[in-house]
Amino acid sequence: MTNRPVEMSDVALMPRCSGAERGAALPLVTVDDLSIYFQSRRGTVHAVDGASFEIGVGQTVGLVGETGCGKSVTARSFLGLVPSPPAVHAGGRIVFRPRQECPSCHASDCQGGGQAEYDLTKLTPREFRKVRGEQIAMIFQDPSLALNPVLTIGQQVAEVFHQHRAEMMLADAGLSTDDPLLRRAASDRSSRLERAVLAAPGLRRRRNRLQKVVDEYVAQALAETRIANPRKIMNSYPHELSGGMKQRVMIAQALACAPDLLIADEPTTALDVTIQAHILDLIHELQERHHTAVLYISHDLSLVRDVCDQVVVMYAGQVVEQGPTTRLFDNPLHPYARGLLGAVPSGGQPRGGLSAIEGMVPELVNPSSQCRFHTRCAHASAVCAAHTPTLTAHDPPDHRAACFLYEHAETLGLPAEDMPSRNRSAS
Ligand SMILES: Nc1ncnc2c1ncn2[C@@H]1O[C@H](COP(=O)(O)OP(=O)(O)OP(=O)(O)O)[C@@H](O)[C@H]1O
Ligand code: NI
Repeated sequence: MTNRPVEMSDVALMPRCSGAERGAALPLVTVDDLSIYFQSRRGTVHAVDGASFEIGVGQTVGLVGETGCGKSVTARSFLGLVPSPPAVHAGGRIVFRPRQECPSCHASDCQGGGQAEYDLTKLTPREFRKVRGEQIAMIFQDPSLALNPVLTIGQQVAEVFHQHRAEMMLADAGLSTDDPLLRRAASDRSSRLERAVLAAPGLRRRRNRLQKVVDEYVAQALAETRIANPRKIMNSYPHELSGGMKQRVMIAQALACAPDLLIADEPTTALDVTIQAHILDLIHELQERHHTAVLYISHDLSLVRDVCDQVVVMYAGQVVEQGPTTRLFDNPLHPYARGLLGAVPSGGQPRGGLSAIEGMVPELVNPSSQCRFHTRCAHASAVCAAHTPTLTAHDPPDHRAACFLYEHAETLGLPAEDMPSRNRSAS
């Protein structure tokens, strides 16, 4: 990449608030030509290969595509959760622009707060710890794997507050960071002040005051997810809770610090249908309250159609189309997206509906330069087997597709007879 890496400290302040600058001009996230490869004995697996898409502030974006097309690897790379090795960041950026409160009007959607941006592919593990939970949070398909079986729910939810709200909790407990007794406890343990107070053998009154505040924060976070008896749940262990309840705990933990982005990787697949609906409503409600953007990974296309503002379609490690949900479902451009989305009824799409397109997903090992879909495409022509199409904006400009059907031979400098024809019908 020619762009220099963006550092966390790299804050370019924009003009001060004039009250008229509401509405972020730039997306919350710009995934730009991202490539993540895995080294394997068979060769290099191009799990994500030049993927580009955007997530607007507060937007719900659905990420769809057949199994193995790179959805989870893309999403996990937002939080540095792709194990490396074997993964290699082979190129591209994930530019993240967290919301900042405007010092004049205190609104986080006002550009007077300035625009920090940094490249998530460049963060160190320490920097990721600051981002995780505070600015970007993730919930997974199986909450049992994400929760620690030997800690109470309260201890686990408290963790995110210890990490990101330590000073606020000390202040709420009426404790001063200048208190010499607290300072001594902290330096004895060489740990953070707030944790040190909770672990100190003396300081009983201070510790109790602080513990009460921590419990209040946790109870409040659990109550937000409409858990009826948060104080009781706090003292439970994960195995004592149902799947739906565990998913609520995970949502409480994820949204406790009102992050700018929630990544939900098949968040309801493991739950039964009625609980699924409750969980989706809950995510939606909390999202509206905190203006959180959500990246939804799902195989359930009717769900995506119902809850998402934008849809990103991936195929074999690449983004083949992105656009507003209604437009994408009504008028998909890419032949793969047409096969995938064109046949989705408005209600009740059975799961596993992605297998309707004939043919095999191509190998992701050492792929050559060509349209990955060309072997399955009714429109494929010579150019599709020889060149990789780029994601290009179509009318309206926020609808992008990567397909030679919508390109002109002259602009590409290619022979017209090699180009695909729109007249050939897709079977
Ligand atoms: N740790 C790993 N080592 C090697 N290859 C991996 C690893 N993780 C993922 N891959 C490969 O990367 C590709 C993309 O995987 P990914 O999990 O992102 O797919 P997905 O779109 O999320 O699929 P699904 O819908 O089944 O969850 C797959 O070919 C997978 O085999
Ligand atoms: Ni996945």
